[in-house]
Amino acid sequence: MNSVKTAIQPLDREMGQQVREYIDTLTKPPGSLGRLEELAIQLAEMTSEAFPVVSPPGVIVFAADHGVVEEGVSAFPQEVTVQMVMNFLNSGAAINVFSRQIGAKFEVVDIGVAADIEADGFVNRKIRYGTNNFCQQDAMTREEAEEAIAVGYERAEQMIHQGIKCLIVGEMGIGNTTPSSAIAAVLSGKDIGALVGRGTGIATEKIRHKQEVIIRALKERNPDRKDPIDILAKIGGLEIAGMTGAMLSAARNRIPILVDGFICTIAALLAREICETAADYMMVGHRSVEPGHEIALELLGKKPLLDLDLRLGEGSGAAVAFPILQSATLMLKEMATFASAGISNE
Ligand SMILES: Cc1cc2ncn([C@H]3O[C@H](COP(=O)(O)O)[C@@H](O)[C@H]3O)c2cc1C
Ligand SMILES: O=C(O)c1cccnc1
Repeated sequence: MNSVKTAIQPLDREMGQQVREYIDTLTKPPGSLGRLEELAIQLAEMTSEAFPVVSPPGVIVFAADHGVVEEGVSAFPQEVTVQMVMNFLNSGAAINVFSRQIGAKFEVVDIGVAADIEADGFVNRKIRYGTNNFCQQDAMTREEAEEAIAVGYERAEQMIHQGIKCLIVGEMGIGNTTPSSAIAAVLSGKDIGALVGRGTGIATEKIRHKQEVIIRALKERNPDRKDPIDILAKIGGLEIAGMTGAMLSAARNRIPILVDGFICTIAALLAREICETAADYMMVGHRSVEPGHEIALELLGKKPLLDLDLRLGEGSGAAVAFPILQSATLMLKEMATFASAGISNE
């Protein structure tokens, strides 16, 4: 982990400045393409390319289960996790549709599903059959949390070697808004009441119960705010750790990361806890309905590209936002300059 820390380079501000000046020579009033201009500059700073590209993107979905579901914190039963993995493999999930739409390389990783998966076409890196119920004991050991980060790191390395130019990570894990809310509470110090949402759609009276489960777990587990591995081991999830590792790999390789919703943003915050510079390589695709997302976004200090009332996860919101990054790069590459088009600019 320490080698990752030192290997993540700061942004190339000089390239950013060069691209900023170039954008002002394009045939439009200065600043008129708003955040597309900012995105183009950020992508140039991340990649050190005057004309950055983001295609093809890569989508990695990490799937795992959560012992805490036995407390009744989700609207859906645990077996939906493995059933959705089958759906991913049959290309029927939302993230399959949007990945196809954007021409993404796509991969599903079993990093901790609570059942054996009888199928081909997925990456089997199961660390254990779901986490423990963290109301009763630590979700996993420190070693397992570190292994999950390493699995995520390795999967992203693999995709990056295959040539992806932008990383999207997604998750599938019934119950995972509960550990995500617990982690958000630890990292932000905010009240549970402000953080907990409906997840898959629990009823209002169940939200109160979900809050109580998290309050109880935080009291029992008492994770160390300053130690992201301790947080993951005590109240985390295997897919959350996998996403964290994948984002660290992308940052190390100077590959832009398009962050998805609430759960993904929690993984992003943990990546930043491990290495602060990692966050320089992140942009956020959308604002999720889940109330904790707003708090997580504030902590990360990033403004989402879209606000479409999504509350799905899987990487879906990031995939939907991806064409905006493409627009930013094409603006740079294909627009005429005042000089080349012979247009007066004074
Ligand atoms: C069919 C189905 C597909 C999903 N795809 C993502 N999630 C999302 O919902 C779950 C989190 O919500 P909670 O904490 O309330 O269980 C995660 O699996 C997340 O990826 C899904 C949920 C369902 C039911
Ligand atoms: O924003 C998310 O990532 C999210 C919200 C609700 C359920 N699953 C995921």
